[in-house]
Amino acid sequence: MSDLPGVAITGISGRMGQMLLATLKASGKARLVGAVERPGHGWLGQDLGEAMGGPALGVTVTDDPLEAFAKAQAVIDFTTPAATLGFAKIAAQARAVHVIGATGFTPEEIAALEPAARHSVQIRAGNMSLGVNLMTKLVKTVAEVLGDDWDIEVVEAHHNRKVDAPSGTALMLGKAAAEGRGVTLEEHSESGRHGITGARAQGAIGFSSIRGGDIVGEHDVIFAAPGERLVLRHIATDRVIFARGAVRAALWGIDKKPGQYDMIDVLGL
Ligand SMILES: NC(=O)C1=CN([C@@H]2O[C@H](COP(=O)(O)OP(=O)(O)OC[C@H]3O[C@@H](n4cnc5c(N)ncnc54)[C@H](OP(=O)(O)O)[C@@H]3O)[C@@H](O)[C@H]2O)C=CC1
Ligand SMILES: O=C(O)C1=N[C@H](C(=O)O)C[C@H](O)C1
Repeated sequence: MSDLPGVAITGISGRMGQMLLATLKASGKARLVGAVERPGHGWLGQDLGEAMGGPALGVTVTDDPLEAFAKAQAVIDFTTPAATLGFAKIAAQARAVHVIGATGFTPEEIAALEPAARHSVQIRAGNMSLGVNLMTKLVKTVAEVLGDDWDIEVVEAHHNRKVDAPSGTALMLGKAAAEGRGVTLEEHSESGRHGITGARAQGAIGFSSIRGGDIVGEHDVIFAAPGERLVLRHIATDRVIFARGAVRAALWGIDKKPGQYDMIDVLGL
């Protein structure tokens, strides 16, 4: 029996679930002890490896998160906001670190996560990559330096299966820009322009979303002023960057006090 920390993964059959499984194994720093899928999923009750068409892994896919989380020191969860709200309570019950990668939360859903974090370490970020988290620091600094005669536009592109917009990353970047300017994103965000919109409001932080093909994730923050533009860009070409961040967060969280954290905390940026 290995003494590596035990990790459970929710949404195990999903794009990120599968990437997390491979990344966890490659890390050699933790072992899979639980695999969760939604009720009715075809893999339930099967050994995970066999369900995937390969050799047995010794972990049975379950729709009972408590059964999976009770064996784990950390849970990595890239599912949906609705599923994550339920998992947060169960991770708190199991006293397991809860790494939350899902995006598309409403402000009310984000507030509803907080009670669980009184009993568990909760680490949530709309993007777990080093590059994007560093970019949020750069965006904040640039927005601080430039006045609001520099228009800020966040442009993001993702694959055609993505269900939320603007992306979680775009919102992180917009929030960083708003913080740099000393304003709130809620009061200055502008998205979904169509038709006779009128001129752009001074100080607005605009969002545009592109969806197509297999784009992993691309984000530009454009600072535009008369006569010049400054563009900060991140391009993800492989989902492994998100999975590596999530595994790092899970291990980082194990000896931390209950509370809410993000990837800036994990990466020490
Ligand atoms: N923070 C970050 O760095 C990143 C965040 N993301 C976010 O992660 C989320 C998932 O992305 P992705 O992997 O591409 O999406 P997928 O749709 O490929 O995967 C989601 C998985 O969760 C499963 N699921 C849904 N509801 C439940 C439930 N109640 N219990 C257990 N499993 C459930 C789905 O099952 P089924 O398909 O059968 O419904 C599916 O297997 C998105 O919100 C995305 O924006 C993605 C990449 C990076
Ligand atoms: O759904 C995705 O794929 C991604 N989602 C995250 C987001 O909403 O920003 C992170 C990454 O860009 C991929």
